[in-house]
Amino acid sequence: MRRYITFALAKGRLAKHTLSLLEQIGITCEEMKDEKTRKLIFVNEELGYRFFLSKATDVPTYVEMGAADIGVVGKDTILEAGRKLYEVLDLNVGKCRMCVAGPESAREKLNDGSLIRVASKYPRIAKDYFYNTKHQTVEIIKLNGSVELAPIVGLSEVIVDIVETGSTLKENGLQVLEEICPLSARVVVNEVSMKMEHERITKLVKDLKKIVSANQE
Ligand SMILES: Nc1ncnc2c1ncn2[C@@H]1O[C@H](COP(=O)(O)OP(=O)(O)OP(=O)(O)O)[C@@H](O)[C@H]1O
Ligand SMILES: O=P(O)(O)OC[C@H]1O[C@H](OP(=O)(O)OP(=O)(O)O)[C@H](O)[C@@H]1O
Repeated sequence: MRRYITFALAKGRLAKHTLSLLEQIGITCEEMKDEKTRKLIFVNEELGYRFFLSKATDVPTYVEMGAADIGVVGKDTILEAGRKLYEVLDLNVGKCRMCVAGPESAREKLNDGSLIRVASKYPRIAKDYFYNTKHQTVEIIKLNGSVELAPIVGLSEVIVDIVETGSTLKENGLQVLEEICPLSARVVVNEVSMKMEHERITKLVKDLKKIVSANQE
């Protein structure tokens, strides 16, 4: 019996982009597009694929542990998870930037050696940036969302967060102070699956790569 290739896809912002890219290479799952469904896992018997949509932050876990062979998730989530995965393709969708942001008044403190507080949903990325790139000691405060509030209410001097259009920062009187890295959705593969299902997975990645290049033209 042929083994299913299992996909862990991030729900939320990336789901539509991901399903559309998969559809463009002939991998469809009609049932999954039904926004009202409460079903969590979907099978395409004909193609030998299984799909599930999980919380974005759980995708690296499913893939590293082998519960899924392939995952699609943002680079931010991959960096924050710190899991052992093969990152095989940049899908060039869900593009945004990881930035240090805050009020203009925090700019000086960022570079004058003050011990600043940094609030973030991404403590690992924040720590790596300040400690390993900037060689600066900071206090990191983990938050779970609406991070822009932190400097406004005095919880921190700056934040490390995702910036896409910049509207959230602007509407809250904050700005980008430093850019950490560009972000986009990536395809990740379980290390064992890459060996066991090499042919099917490389073919799929190759097909996706062609679509990504064509979409860029
Ligand atoms: N404006 C944006 N804000 C946040 N993420 C964005 C944005 N634009 C693109 N992305 C990408 O989309 C991914 C998924 O974002 P989404 O908001 O759906 O998930 P999440 O923030 O992990 O979930 P939750 O809001 O439930 O914590 C992010 O990890 C990031 O790579
Ligand atoms: O630059 P923009 O286009 O304004 O997008 C960036 C904002 O969107 C994300 O928040 P999200 O909507 O995921 O809410 P959360 O912070 O509560 O998770 C992110 O954390 C920023 O706040």
